[in-house]
Amino acid sequence: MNSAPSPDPAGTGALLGPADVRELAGALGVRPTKQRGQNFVIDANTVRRIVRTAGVRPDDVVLEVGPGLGSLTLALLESAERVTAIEIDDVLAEALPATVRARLPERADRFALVHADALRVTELPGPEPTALVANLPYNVAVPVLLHLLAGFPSLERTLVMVQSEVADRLAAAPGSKVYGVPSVKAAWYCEVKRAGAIGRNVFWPAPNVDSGLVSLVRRERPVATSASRDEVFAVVDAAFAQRRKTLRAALAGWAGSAAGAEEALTGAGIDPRARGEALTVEEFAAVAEHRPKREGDGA
Ligand SMILES: C[S@@+](CC[C@H](N)C(=O)[O-])C[C@H]1O[C@@H](n2cnc3c(N)ncnc32)[C@H](O)[C@@H]1O
Repeated sequence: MNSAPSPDPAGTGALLGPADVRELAGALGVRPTKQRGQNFVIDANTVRRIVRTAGVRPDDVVLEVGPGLGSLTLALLESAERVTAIEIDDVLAEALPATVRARLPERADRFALVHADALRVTELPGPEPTALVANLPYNVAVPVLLHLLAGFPSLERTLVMVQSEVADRLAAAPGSKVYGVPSVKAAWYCEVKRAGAIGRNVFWPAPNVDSGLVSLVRRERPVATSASRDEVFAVVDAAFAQRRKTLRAALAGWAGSAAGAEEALTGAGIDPRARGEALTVEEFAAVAEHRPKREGDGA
């Protein structure tokens, strides 16, 4: 019997296991920071599960945010046509193309790295992305998600890993305690649902909270309204800035007066005594349409 040690004792193939992550981080001198939400996945089964849950197809052009050391990137590259990843960290951004070339050389020409803050990215190299799959940096997860959904309408399917509590908020339905600005804004673009839970022990370093997967599928038909997205989002922001108040009171500043807010709400068929947490995105759009005209508004 040949007793030579297996070149892949953990059975992860090209993917990164716990020892690979620590070794790569050590070689690069990476010390994960909370400020940048750096918790790296060390479990190949978890990244395989994320790719499977995202429904990544061989013709997908996948956008990833925060590839870090490449745990998820490598699994995405094994399944997709192309992967474009946006990384803010200088050391990680510089190292990742070499990691991809070393571990998955036959797919390396399908990978592009954009060294930037995802919140500032408005253009990407190569073909339009069809899917967003990411273990998002937790401190900027919602703004990054909304920025990319707005900026890249070609993104049909999204699967993101976020803090469990943020996952609940994104996928919340009207009437739920955690329904709020992220829920309504995400619903403007997509059908949103929770797609599973992820424990802390699959990360290095382990975070203090559990994580959750959220699936967002672009709406077939956008919300039917004559109001613009920004007009609708202005009502949403105002309604939840004072979420304990009735909409009549909470929207007074937005409408110019409480009477104006009442006019907009009744015009939209909404009880002025209701609270923002009761309204669907379509109802917020109807309120935006009925905002009373004010001096200074365009003709
Ligand atoms: C939770 S880690 C995920 C790392 C890797 N995808 C994984 O699953 O192991 C978040 C990553 O996002 C990066 N990051 C943080 N803020 C960012 C931003 N504004 N734009 C792009 N990348 C960011 C961090 O440097 C880090 O690599």
